[in-house]
Amino acid sequence: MTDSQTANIAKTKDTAANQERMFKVEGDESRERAQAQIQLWHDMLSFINPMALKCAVELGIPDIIHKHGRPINLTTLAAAIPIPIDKTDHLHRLMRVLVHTGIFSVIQTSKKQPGSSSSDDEEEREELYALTPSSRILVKDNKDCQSPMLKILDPAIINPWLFLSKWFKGEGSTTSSTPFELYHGCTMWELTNQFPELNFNFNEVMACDSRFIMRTLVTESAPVFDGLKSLVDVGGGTGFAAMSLAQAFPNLQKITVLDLPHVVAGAVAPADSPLNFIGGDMFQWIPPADAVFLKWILHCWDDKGCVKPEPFVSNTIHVPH
Ligand SMILES: C[S@@+](CC[C@H](N)C(=O)[O-])C[C@H]1O[C@@H](n2cnc3c(N)ncnc32)[C@H](O)[C@@H]1O
Repeated sequence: MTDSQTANIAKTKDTAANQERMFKVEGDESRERAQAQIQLWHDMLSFINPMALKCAVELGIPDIIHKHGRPINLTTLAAAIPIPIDKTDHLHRLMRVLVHTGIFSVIQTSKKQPGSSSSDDEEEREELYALTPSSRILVKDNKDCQSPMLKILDPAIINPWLFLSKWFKGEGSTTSSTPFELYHGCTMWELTNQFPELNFNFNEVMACDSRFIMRTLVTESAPVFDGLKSLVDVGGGTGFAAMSLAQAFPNLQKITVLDLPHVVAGAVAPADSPLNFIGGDMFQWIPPADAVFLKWILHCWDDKGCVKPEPFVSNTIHVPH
């Protein structure tokens, strides 16, 4: 081999190595670009997940699968809701989203009848939808049923999120301490006061959360309530948490639920229970008691800054959200 041939081979090898390096870098860059776009699409379109979940609950899908008693196919599900037949394909898409997020699971089965001679596997397969632990707690028969929680996905609550950047930039009224106030021109509690349905739904969401969490709280945190004779549940809504405390701790002879007048307006304390309701503003006055119970109240305290329950009582039981 001549010197020039050797040099040519070396040059070719270098070029090949360079090309390989170049393609690798380009490959990595393409992968990174694709990953970046996937991340953006994922974040941008994630709003579909809660909307799909709300839709499934409104269509009663968890209850239908539960009543069916076994995994259900698409046609049976569509007929049970019921929806127009031409929407069945769209229901399939909805179920795909919800299987992806883990709300339902899917089981692939063969439709083939014993002795069938068909060889077309595609046609013979069908998907059956089943409940998962997350959708089991959406079933109305479940005493922990969380379906009412989906009422939180109300336009009144969702729309202010679209004004987040405007709020950051200080647009709108200078008194808008939250994007909610920028959008509505009033606080959440002023709005629930104006719209009874929103008030009802919000209180139901809260009661639903209490139904779930209080069972754990009264068993796991029982020692906290030892020796208390009275307690005030500040911002206690319609009294569901307070009622759970009354049932679990007979030592509590007086439980006061303090909330805004329009929230406690329809609340009635069950006869022979230690409960009583007071309509008022927690930032003005808190009824005296051995302990203050605060569940999901953090923002109320933070918004007003310096208001603390300590001047009123020595014990504060704070259940953060
Ligand atoms: C997030 S909810 C929590 C409800 C309840 N503690 C629970 O966890 O189910 C906040 C509650 O605080 C009440 N609230 C807001 N501002 C209040 C105020 N200034 N005085 C009394 N209650 C207030 C609301 O009406 C609402 O019921």
